[in-house]
Amino acid sequence: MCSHVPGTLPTSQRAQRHQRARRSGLVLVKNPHLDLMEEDVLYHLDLGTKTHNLPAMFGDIKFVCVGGSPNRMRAFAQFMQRELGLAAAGEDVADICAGSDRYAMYRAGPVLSISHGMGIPSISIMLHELIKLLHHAKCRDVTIIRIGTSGGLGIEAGSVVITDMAVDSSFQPRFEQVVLDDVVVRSTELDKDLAEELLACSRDIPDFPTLIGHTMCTYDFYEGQGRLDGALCSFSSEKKLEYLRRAYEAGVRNIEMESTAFAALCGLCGLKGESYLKPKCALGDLSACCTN
Ligand SMILES: O=P(O)(O)O[C@@H]1C[C@H](O)[C@@H](CO)O1
Ligand SMILES: O=c1cc[nH]c(=O)[nH]1
Repeated sequence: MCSHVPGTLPTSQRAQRHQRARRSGLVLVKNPHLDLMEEDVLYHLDLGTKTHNLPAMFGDIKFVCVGGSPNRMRAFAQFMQRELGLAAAGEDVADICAGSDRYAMYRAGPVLSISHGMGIPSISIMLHELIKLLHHAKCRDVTIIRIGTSGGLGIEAGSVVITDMAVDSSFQPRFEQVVLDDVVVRSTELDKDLAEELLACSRDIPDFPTLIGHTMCTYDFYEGQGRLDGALCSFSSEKKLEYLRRAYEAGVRNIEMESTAFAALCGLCGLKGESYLKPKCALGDLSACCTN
């Protein structure tokens, strides 16, 4: 393990700095190399510390909502603008990352709305750069919510799942990140108070079935989620149902492709995080084992 990068603060002083930052609500970066860099280029966001005044542009951001598709995140920013009384219906929002063509970013008052593409590698690149952006901008007390789609497991059609814990395909609350040639295991707990707060909000909306449950994160949409209709499939439909039943019994209520990386990165960097996911399909008929 690398402990002290020459030219930077010793590990103990860095730990104290992190504790102070966490207490003050600042967003943490845990990379001593950043202190040595003259400029930080947030390459995939088309932003940087020398080219943009990040504190002026983003210092007042309090909420970040992320989701896979650029159009969805644009529509969400427009919705937030109307909800916050910041713009008339139909008024457009500008893509802050228009120069990059990788991700799209919009703001509506204190809310930032960003697309992350599909899967862990894509959300992970976006989150590294977003977290550095919030850090450079000196944002405080930021809440981040992933709003996306998922496959529902044994739940009422049309329900929204608020994730209490992201689990991997063995139903374990962990995210395994390959770092050089090591596998580093990171925790995937999300903010339980935020989950309860979101659940309470959903109860104020009529006909809006919402529940809290575990979300399973896979590396693949097809074989990884037990689908029988990919270009490859090496298991029977019985085997698929047996796996999904075990997932249900372990507390999994929906499946998607980003939650473990999202929970691990946000948790380590001091962001209060939650994921709020609407299943767009049921992944198997689990009626034999489902109680709700
Ligand atoms: O945020 P979205 O709805 O794009 O997330 C889910 C998980 C995968 O990225 C994708 C698969 O269709 O949808
Ligand atoms: O079934 C689904 C739906 C959306 N996203 C997924 O990863 N799986």
